[in-house]
Amino acid sequence: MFSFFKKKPPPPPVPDALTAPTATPAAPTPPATTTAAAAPTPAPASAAPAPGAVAGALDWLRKPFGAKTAAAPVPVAAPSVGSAEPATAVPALAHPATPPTTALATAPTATATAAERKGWLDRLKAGLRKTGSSIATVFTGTQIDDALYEELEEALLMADTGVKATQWLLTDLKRRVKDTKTTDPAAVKGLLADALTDLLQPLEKSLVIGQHTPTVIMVAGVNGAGKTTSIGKLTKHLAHEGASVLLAAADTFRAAAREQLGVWADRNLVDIVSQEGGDPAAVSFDAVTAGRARGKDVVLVDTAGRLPTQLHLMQELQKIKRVVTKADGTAPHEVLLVIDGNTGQNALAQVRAFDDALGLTGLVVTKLDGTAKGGVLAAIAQERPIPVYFIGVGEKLEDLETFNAREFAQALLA
Ligand SMILES: Nc1nc2c(ncn2[C@@H]2O[C@H](COP(=O)(O)OP(=O)(O)OP(=O)(O)O)[C@@H](O)[C@H]2O)c(=O)[nH]1
Repeated sequence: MFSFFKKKPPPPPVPDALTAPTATPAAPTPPATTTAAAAPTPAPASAAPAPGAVAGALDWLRKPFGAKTAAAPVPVAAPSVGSAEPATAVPALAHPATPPTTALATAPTATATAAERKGWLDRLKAGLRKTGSSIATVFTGTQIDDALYEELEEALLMADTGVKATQWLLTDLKRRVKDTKTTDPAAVKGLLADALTDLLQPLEKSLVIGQHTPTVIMVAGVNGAGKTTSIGKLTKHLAHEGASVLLAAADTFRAAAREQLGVWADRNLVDIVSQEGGDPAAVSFDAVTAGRARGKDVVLVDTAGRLPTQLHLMQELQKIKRVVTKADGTAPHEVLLVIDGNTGQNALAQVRAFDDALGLTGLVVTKLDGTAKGGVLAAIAQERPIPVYFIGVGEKLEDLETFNAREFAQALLA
């Protein structure tokens, strides 16, 4: 399961964040706190499973992160789960607990069973039904004529595919129909699925964990897009795989956001650096520094929701990114934007704006359940082909999955 993790080099010496205020942009008051189950004692039955026992636990994520090699499993850090006692607040970095390392059992394939795969596909199809039904009805006639293409154009635009992607698809489809000498409208649907798959293909890419220790992932998005929920799902996934995760609650203003992230941290027995008030960049700096000191596999930085039009808040995000780089010259390794798939073309505008401000490396598209606007991924592929690492079709853990171009194209036309 963990063959994609590289053997960890010993963590480089890092300054204690509490004694290196010069590198921190603003002295945070009160100090950021880390809550964690820090004692590396054996986990009780009710706690997260021991690393060796998690084989298959994450089959819901069929393609978990970019597999590096099919080499033998390498030792990775055990999750910092030890005690099931309630987490107590301790000053950040005051007790840098180095988690024990342990070798995992032979890595199984990260492929889900056929039943699990079908279950996910069914959920994806159900989620996209509102988008797909209007497109699919175009192909119920008896002739391939201008009326069919006009109807298809309308349906694609209604699905928020956008003008450019719609035109591209229509041109490509007509060429495919001509090349294959297709005369049956029902067969045109299959050709459209092929055209869509080709268009969406550049978005299909895996998130790679393990090239850096820690892999620092910054997560941004507008309010309510699903950032914290997606981070929670990913945390659970990573923790169950045996990765050690540290969460940074860089939304220092909204107590509920910190609490929500804290719940995920408690549930998964992972560390969290959070702070009431103060500078989100300082919290992020402390978290990355702590992540390095403790040899964490992943640091996930949850930022506050903001609109791209709120320039000062966009500048704040840029500052967070800069300061994270001060804490670790190679970080952030990933800058993810979480978008609500239900917002259609607005989501595309968000991708453009956040990419211009931050240089995005990946997307998480949530709420594709029950949306009539699933075509927006085609628009993103056409205009800003940033990899879609995960898509969400519901609020449950298993409703977050990796993106597959063909599956998505087929679900969209189901
Ligand atoms: N239906 C559905 N709901 C989702 C999905 N992902 C997240 N949600 C819900 O969307 C709502 C907002 O999610 P959050 O994770 O709090 O969003 P956020 O981006 O962190 O919000 P802010 O911190 O306010 O910016 C919650 O009710 C989630 O349960 C999804 O894929 N499908």
